[in-house]
Amino acid sequence: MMSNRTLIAGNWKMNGDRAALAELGRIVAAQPNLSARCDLLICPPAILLSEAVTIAGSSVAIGGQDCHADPSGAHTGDIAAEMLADIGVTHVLVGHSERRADHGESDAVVRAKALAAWRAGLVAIVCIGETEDERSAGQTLDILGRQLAGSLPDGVTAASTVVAYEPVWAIGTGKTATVADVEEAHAFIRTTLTARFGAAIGCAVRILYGGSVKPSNAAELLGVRNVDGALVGGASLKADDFIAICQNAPQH
Ligand SMILES: O=C(CO)COP(=O)(O)O
Repeated sequence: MMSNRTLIAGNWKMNGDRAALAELGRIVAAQPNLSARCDLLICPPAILLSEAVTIAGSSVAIGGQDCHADPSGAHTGDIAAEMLADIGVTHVLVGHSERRADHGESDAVVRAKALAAWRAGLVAIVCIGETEDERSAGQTLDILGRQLAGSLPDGVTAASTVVAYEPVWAIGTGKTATVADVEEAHAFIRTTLTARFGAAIGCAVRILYGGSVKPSNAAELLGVRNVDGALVGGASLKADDFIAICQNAPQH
């Protein structure tokens, strides 16, 4: 089977100020040496997106961390996918576990946001993952199946959609899933995508792993079957760490 091109995505979450954009500048400078290995994406806080797009040019893609489902309207504090596209943003995370937990986003809301991303011409990075309690109860694959069914709209293509598997208990905890856990979850996601969208699309949609990815574990995690890249939180805040993760992407 042909492997998909690796995508290494950084999610800065609610971290970083204008000075932190210097880290993005360093990633941009390193990109020519990384382009044989992977595509690069950085998702800074919304307030930095415009400047980030300018700094990134065509070498690093810039993504939002969330969008509203509607194209405009009375939604104080929210940002439409169209607004992201308008300033040159090309990707958006939807359904991150922190959005699901902090803002009560259901699968139906996440699905509406993915549709909004497509409507605006953005790539939707749809995030799923089980909690520690769900894993302990042996419900991991049930939860992933339910999230995939509810969060992914019909009409997924490899160009429009990326799936990110982020076990909630591995986010920001330093705990990473074992290779066997990651392999099992990614194989399940692949099978689910293939069953619903057909083999060609199901195999071509990139599936990222996220949860305490760092330079020291990147090679192992990125080497797992059906792992097409990483969604990196804490380690994406420092250019050196992010670049080191990219250097561990397998060269296909
Ligand atoms: O949630 C994540 C990325 O979206 C992962 O965060 P950490 O890499 O900090 O665990």
